[in-house]
Amino acid sequence: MSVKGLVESNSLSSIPSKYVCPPIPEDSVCYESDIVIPTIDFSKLTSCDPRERSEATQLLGDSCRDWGFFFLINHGVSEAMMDEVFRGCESFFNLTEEEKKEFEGRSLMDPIRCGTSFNPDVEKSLFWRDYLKLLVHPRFHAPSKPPGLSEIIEEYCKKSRQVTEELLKGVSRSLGVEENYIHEKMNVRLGTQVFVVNYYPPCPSPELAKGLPEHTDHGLLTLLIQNDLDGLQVHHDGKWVPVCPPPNSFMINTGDHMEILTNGKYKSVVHRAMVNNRATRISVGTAHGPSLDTVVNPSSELITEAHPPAYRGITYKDYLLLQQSNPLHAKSCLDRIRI
Ligand SMILES: O=C(O)CCC(=O)C(=O)O
Ligand SMILES: [Fe+2]
Repeated sequence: MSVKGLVESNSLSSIPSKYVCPPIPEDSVCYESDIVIPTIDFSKLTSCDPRERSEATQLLGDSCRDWGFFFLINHGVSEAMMDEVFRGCESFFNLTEEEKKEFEGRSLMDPIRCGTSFNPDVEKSLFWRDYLKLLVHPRFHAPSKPPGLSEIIEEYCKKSRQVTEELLKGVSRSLGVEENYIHEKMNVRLGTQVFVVNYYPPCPSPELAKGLPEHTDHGLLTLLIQNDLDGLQVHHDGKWVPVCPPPNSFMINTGDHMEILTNGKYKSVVHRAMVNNRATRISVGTAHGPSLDTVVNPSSELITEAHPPAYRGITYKDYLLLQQSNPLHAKSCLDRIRI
């Protein structure tokens, strides 16, 4: 059953035991709220002024190296469009359970899948999260209901792809290689884009449950937005940092394939989603990766005697299957291909 269905069918005063996540002992001590997450100005990254552009590129590289996470402002995607995406996605989750069944999908690579938790077949405790996951590039897929949703998502995905393509040029420049380096090596033109909606209903015991456990994302970069409710935390310097994004910004994290490609220079950031007892939190992520058949290897430009290849090459598709068929936990998937 979906978490939404559970919340609506009961007047819950506590959560069912299968949603209780075992507490992690070292967890309680290391929250920090006064650390400043880097903010990158997209208009400077793409500016005609070489100095402005080079400063923004440097900051992008530093953020990928030191954080694997940053905010992006002045990116040109309007707040109105983001609001439309949230409204549209909310109306998808408001379809009846019967209507949503049509979009459950049967296998991990089905291009349209909705469900609950991450992978209930392999999880010890369930996460307080329902989701809709779509493969939106190179071929676009979206549910046929509710009317109009598919068009909104398609438009948004196109915009987020444009932003990502510029960011990847910036990342290439920050690595000291030609700006189309990642585009060419990762076949970005035919790249994989996955659109994910995370739907976290209000939870009566938010301290016991998790929306998503600590994990890293597959792919090169993930662009994330949320409906005004915070809940994301990123792991930085051994501490959990609560994320409070500036208005109309993207929250952006580096994924495992950025770490593999850069041979560990830019690390994928470990993050998790907490839940609250006030209102439904919705986050929408677009994960951008290489084409499914690309074998991702550490880039030869970043291999030296001091830094030999640290990961085995594996196709993006096989990596996706590996991640989706196992419990989501920290860097467990990346660890499987570490040399
Ligand atoms: O809901 C969030 O803030 C995080 C979502 C997330 O990490 C994911 O979809 O991979
Ligand atoms: Fe994530």
